[in-house]
Amino acid sequence: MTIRVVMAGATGWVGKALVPAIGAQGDMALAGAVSRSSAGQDSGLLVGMPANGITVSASLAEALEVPSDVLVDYTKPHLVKDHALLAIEKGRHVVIGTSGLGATDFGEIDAAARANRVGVIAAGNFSITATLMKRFALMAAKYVPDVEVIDYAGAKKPDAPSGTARELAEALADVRKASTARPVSEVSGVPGTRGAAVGSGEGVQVHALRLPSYILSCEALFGLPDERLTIRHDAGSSAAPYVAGTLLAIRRVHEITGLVRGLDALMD
Ligand SMILES: NC(=O)c1ccc[n+]([C@@H]2O[C@H](COP(=O)([O-])OP(=O)(O)OC[C@H]3O[C@@H](n4cnc5c(N)ncnc54)[C@H](O)[C@@H]3O)[C@@H](O)[C@H]2O)c1
Ligand SMILES: O=C(O)C1=N[C@H](C(=O)O)CCC1
Repeated sequence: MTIRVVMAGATGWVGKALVPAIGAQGDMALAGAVSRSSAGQDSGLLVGMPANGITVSASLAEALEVPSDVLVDYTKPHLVKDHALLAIEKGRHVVIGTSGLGATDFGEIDAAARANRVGVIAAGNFSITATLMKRFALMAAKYVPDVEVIDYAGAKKPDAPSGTARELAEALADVRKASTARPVSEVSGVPGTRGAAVGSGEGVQVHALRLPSYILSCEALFGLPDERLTIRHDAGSSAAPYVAGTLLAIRRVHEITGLVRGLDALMD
């Protein structure tokens, strides 16, 4: 069976890497492409390939008029939730790469996917080594109660925390034991400098830095008396690391009803 894929964000940094990769898979075909700025143009030519006959649509609604199986979204944080809900309503499975969503949004997406009997796979980071960072950090949280997260990205990133840090902090918050740090509500000075609590229960403090020169890095820091463990992921400047994980999610999403969060759920 050929999986027919609609790529939202086809001309973006990640979309430009995914369009040729989808075309190169024997079991997938591009069925639609969305990019507001390049509507009407051939999606292959736009990403430096030969013409592929798939014209870029100006909106997702337009792209979904043609039959397809899976929406892949790498657009913008303010668009992704509406895109996911629209595709679900139209009976498509969804792979979410775009950052900006948290547990409450994902709860709504899960409910909609279950109601429409489709699958959604969302990962804050589809790279293998970022997924390993999450897995190792979750292992460490079983043994070390005190953990905080530092999220590093470029100055122009529109959302904070990053999808990587948000998924990590929310997952850590679900398993962590009680922190020994003084509660932020009891801190004097400028308590906001202690970061924001992300996730359920007491949450995990996340500190987001936005500075020129960073691409995307994320650290989970674990502290015990007189010792410390840092688990850190650094992304490079190409979108290549996200391609294989996204292709895996496209292949597996039809097996799921409702939402699965994190590439780690697919890795075993
Ligand atoms: N989960 C992951 O592994 C992962 C990896 C890389 C990036 N991301 C996230 O994915 C998102 C996209 O990243 P990027 O660097 O490719 O972004 P980008 O800015 O390079 O590309 C965004 C794309 O969205 C399109 N777009 C903008 N407005 C639109 C609209 N109104 N309708 C339809 N399309 C529209 C643009 O035309 C472009 O094709 C970000 O949130 C980023 O943080 C996630
Ligand atoms: O460049 C970005 O923006 C990235 N965003 C993802 C995030 O928000 O975690 C991860 C990869 C790069």
